[in-house]
Amino acid sequence: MHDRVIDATGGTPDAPGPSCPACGSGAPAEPAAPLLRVSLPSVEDLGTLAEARAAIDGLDAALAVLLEHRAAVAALVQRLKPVGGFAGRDPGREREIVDAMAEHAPSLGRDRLAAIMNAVIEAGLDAAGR
Ligand SMILES: C=C(O[C@@H]1C=C(C(=O)O)C=C[C@H]1O)C(=O)O
Repeated sequence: MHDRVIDATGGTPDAPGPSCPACGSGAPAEPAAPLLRVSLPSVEDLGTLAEARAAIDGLDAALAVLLEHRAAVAALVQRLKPVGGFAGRDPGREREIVDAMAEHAPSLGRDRLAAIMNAVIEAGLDAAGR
């Protein structure tokens, strides 16, 4: 397993990104918002089916937390926009989101990420409508 911290805001542990004030030196004792810590086991370190499935279970648990939190924030956006919900879908904004994510996940490729994010966005809009 690698001993490293990935800051998705673009920062480093020594120079945290703009929306990650609690990640580095000088951070307040208590983070301003909860932080999600996820173990990222190296694929080379996973030798058995059980180990690989346990790694997937850990990643999926983190994904579930992220997806739920993302849906809650997206629901807020629907209330703040002049036209929310499916009627207010914004393809340009969705393209920007996929483009930015593709930089973090180059091996997945933009088309796969676009399909994934289309499902994520539609699920969020559906949940917000309930
Ligand atoms: C959240 C918004 O509304 C919709 C949902 C999006 C999302 O879940 O990221 C993105 C664009 C819109 O289709 C937004 O306009 O930012």
